[in-house]
Amino acid sequence: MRLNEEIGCKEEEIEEEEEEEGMVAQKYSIGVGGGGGGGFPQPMKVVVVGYALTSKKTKSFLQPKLEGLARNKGILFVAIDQNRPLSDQGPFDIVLHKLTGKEWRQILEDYRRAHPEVTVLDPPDAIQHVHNRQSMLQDVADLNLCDAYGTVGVPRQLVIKKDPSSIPDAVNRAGLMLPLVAKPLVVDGSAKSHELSLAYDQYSLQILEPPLVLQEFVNHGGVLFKVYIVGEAIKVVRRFSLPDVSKRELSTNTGVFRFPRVSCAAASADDADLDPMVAELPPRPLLERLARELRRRLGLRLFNLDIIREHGTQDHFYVIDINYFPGYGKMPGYEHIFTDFLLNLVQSKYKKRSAKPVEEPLR
Ligand SMILES: O=P(O)(O)O[C@@H]1[C@@H](OP(=O)(O)O)[C@H](OP(=O)(O)O)[C@H](O)[C@H](OP(=O)(O)O)[C@H]1OP(=O)(O)O
Ligand SMILES: Nc1ncnc2c1ncn2[C@@H]1O[C@H](COP(=O)(O)OP(=O)(O)O)[C@@H](O)[C@H]1O
Ligand SMILES: [Mg+2]
Ligand SMILES: [Mg+2]
Repeated sequence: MRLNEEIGCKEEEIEEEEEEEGMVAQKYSIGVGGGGGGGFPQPMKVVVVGYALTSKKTKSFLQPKLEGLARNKGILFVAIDQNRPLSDQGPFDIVLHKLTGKEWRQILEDYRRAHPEVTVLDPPDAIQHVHNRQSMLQDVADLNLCDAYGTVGVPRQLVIKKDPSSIPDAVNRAGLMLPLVAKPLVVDGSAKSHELSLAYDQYSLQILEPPLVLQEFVNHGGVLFKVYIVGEAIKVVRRFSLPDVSKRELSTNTGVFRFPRVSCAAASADDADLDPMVAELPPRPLLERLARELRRRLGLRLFNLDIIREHGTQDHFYVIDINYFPGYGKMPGYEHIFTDFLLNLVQSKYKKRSAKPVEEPLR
């Protein structure tokens, strides 16, 4: 089996050389301006994408290969100045953002109301929903996906809001099986919100600081699948994950162990010599259904899922994490997928607009 196989949906044939040399700008620009027709070329409108990202994110996402390809397709990325009113900037066709804080959310909400013609990726309240490790997985649980290709669930979990001394009792009452992964309840982009621990016994959990989610650890052969979603496109890569915990380890180990962000490492597990049962990607029809449902339920277009396969099974999958606007820079071919997505977004907006007789917000 080819281990660095990836799946990509809706990808187009790409004329890389031509694009890199900047020869295809005309071909990809979208004809949204000018009316008339009459056989003359339409004036082309540039798609202006305002972005509000951290400097780390700007560096990893807005790589020269993305900006170059975007320019050739008629897309211009413009940095949003956070010290100036948003409405004074632009005009933008799309606003792309990943910043935290109540103030920023309010600015975006006000802007969306004042500028319904601009697509804000994505709506702040939908993003908030995946900033909490309890609510982020609720839609997956509600979906209860089970078809001929497999099942997709979430590990059993418990939320501890306060009082760490109540943990052993709460874990007992909920009937959670050890080991447990302890995760900070809120994901706010800070390093602390990614400080996770593995607990071999429930008493040691008392040393952790709530609010927390305690989640059953699922053995999955040390490999996880990162499922990147950009609108309707899906791309899957393998990453290294935590190794399985054996029954013997569970009976001999005690305590709580901090673990590093294994899956976030840029090195993928795609070229590793893995057990084919562990490495085989989840069935594409299953992922397509899952992505379609979650896109709708979450109201997000830019996110990824961390999915694991229960070790020893062929088709029992668990979603353990959902991330808004993840590290697309690590997704192979992201520059093509992302620019196509942006163009499609604007094109379908103008198509809708010309089909509608009355002015209505379009997004
Ligand atoms: O920086 P990267 O490329 O590692 O991306 C991070 C993501 O890595 P991934 O795409 O899953 O490999 C990362 O995913 P994980 O939570 O590690 O699964 C998060 O999305 C992280 O954002 P935040 O800190 O939760 O706001 C992402 O961080 P930001 O780039 O958004 O700061
Ligand atoms: N329930 C679980 N079972 C097995 N491994 C898990 C589980 N939850 C998390 N992990 C491991 O911990 C890593 C980080 O957990 P995750 O929920 O993705 O948090 P983060 O948002 O910090 O990436 C995962 O990539 C995986 O390796
Ligand atoms: Mg994760
Ligand atoms: Mg995460």
